[in-house]
Amino acid sequence: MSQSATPSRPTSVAPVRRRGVCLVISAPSGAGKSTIANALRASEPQLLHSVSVTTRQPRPGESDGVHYHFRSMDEFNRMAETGEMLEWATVFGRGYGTPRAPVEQALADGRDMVFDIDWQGHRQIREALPDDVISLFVLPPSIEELERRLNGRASDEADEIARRMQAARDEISHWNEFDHVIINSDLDQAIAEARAVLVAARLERHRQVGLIDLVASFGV
Ligand SMILES: Nc1ncnc2c1ncn2[C@@H]1O[C@H](COP(=O)(O)OP(=O)(O)OP(=O)(O)O)[C@@H](O)[C@H]1O
Ligand SMILES: Nc1nc2c(ncn2[C@@H]2O[C@H](COP(=O)(O)O)[C@@H](O)[C@H]2O)c(=O)[nH]1
Repeated sequence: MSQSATPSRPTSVAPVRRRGVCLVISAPSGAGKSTIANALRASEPQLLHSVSVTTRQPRPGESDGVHYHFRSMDEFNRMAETGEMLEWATVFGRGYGTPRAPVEQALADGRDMVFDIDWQGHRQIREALPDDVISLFVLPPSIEELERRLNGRASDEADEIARRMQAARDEISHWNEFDHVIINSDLDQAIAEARAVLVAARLERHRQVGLIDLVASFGV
């Protein structure tokens, strides 16, 4: 029998399913990460948003289960102890965390998810899901502009804005732990750059899956 008679692909090899990509966006409060994340989701309704748990009070216009899962400190601690959160941290004196189950479901279904979390959460998620995370840090154009945006958003009292400005330099000091860094000066450009990061991560995922499928077809 000639060697070329070997079938090119064993029929028993099922194509590898592409897992979802986790896009983690972090920034000092007010730099614009929620605005960028919302714009990405508005243009791609199939993109999932990780709805965090928080012990802070809802702002006007925020609803439970949509913007956050608003929970008591006792409930938050229970979730942390039972492993229901993939990561959690104290931010500005309050508890914030990522529910584990929706992330695992999204990844298994091949759905991409955006996370709007701080640097502590990024570290933990990267450790938990090293092959699934692509991360983006958003810098404001200046510290003065950051304060202007926090004041302009008019969602927090003056003492809360002061607390967030106080923490901004600490958050920014972690900028080089991220895969990509963008400056949110012009919003449209920042959104386009964030989209490019997500597209590149997806292409890499497709390439890996394609390679795994191709190698499997060689019977290796
Ligand atoms: N490029 C930009 N130019 C001017 N204003 C902007 C820009 N990007 C965002 N903003 C505005 O800055 C304010 C803060 O943005 P946003 O709420 O998205 O910040 P954030 O980083 O998600 O903050 P937090 O961590 O507190 O949730 C909002 O009022 C938003 O409209
Ligand atoms: N580690 C985590 N940090 C989170 C999470 N959800 C939000 N955040 C961070 O909290 C601050 C404040 O948010 P705000 O809605 O009160 O303005 C923000 O900068 C986020 O980075 C989370 O699940 N885990």
